[in-house]
Amino acid sequence: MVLLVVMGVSGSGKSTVGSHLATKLGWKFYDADDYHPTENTKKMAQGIPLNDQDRIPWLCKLHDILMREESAGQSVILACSALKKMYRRILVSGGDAVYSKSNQLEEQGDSATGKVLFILLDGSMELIASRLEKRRGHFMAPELLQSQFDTLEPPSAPENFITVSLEKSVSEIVSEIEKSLHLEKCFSRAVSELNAH
Ligand SMILES: Nc1ncnc2c1ncn2[C@@H]1O[C@H](COP(=O)(O)OP(=O)(O)OP(=O)(O)O)[C@@H](O)[C@H]1O
Ligand SMILES: O=C(O)[C@H](O)[C@@H](O)[C@H](O)[C@H](O)CO
Repeated sequence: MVLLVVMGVSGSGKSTVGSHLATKLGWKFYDADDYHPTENTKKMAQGIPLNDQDRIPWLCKLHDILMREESAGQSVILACSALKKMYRRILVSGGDAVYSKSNQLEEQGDSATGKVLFILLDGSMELIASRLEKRRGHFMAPELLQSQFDTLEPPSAPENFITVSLEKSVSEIVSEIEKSLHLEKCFSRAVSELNAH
């Protein structure tokens, strides 16, 4: 069972890549956009960036979804911006992570830390802006892209993550993620076998 979070700034391709990957793997897909309260979508549509107070209840709801799927033994893919380290800790460990020191959960070896794999879709603001210009019918104001990059804290050790360039086709990105998942699975199996002896 795997819990994947496809993360990145607005327009990086989280919904597109996440849904294609879920279809290819036959896993459930959740789009975090569907769980923003109206107040959040209204703010973003007006070009007002969200703040921690706007995002924390939303992230707690998404954590509950991940834990529900984990309890059901169901692999799942969540498309979610997850811009800050604190936000990713909330997705992994729930609301208590708001009050934990920066690496406390990782230092304690929080059991859920290893269960969630973050996949950062990484690329230039120019390319993402060009894609947002072409996107139609989405509530997110394209002018918010700068604030997204200003807020982004890219994942780093000891977080469980991989980085994939968004400057490829959707199918190439999906294939690259599948290969990484396969390698991760082989590695985990090898470690379990070593530990068993
Ligand atoms: N690899 C890609 N190549 C070309 N176009 C892409 C790629 N990935 C996404 N797109 C296009 O870029 C736009 C943004 O993609 P998408 O809506 O999936 O991003 P997002 O990160 O989910 O954005 P938001 O967080 O605002 O919902 C869409 O029009 C999508 O069709
Ligand atoms: O954390 C945030 O600021 C939001 O989640 C954005 O990153 C998303 O792109 C928004 O949901 C639009 O889809």
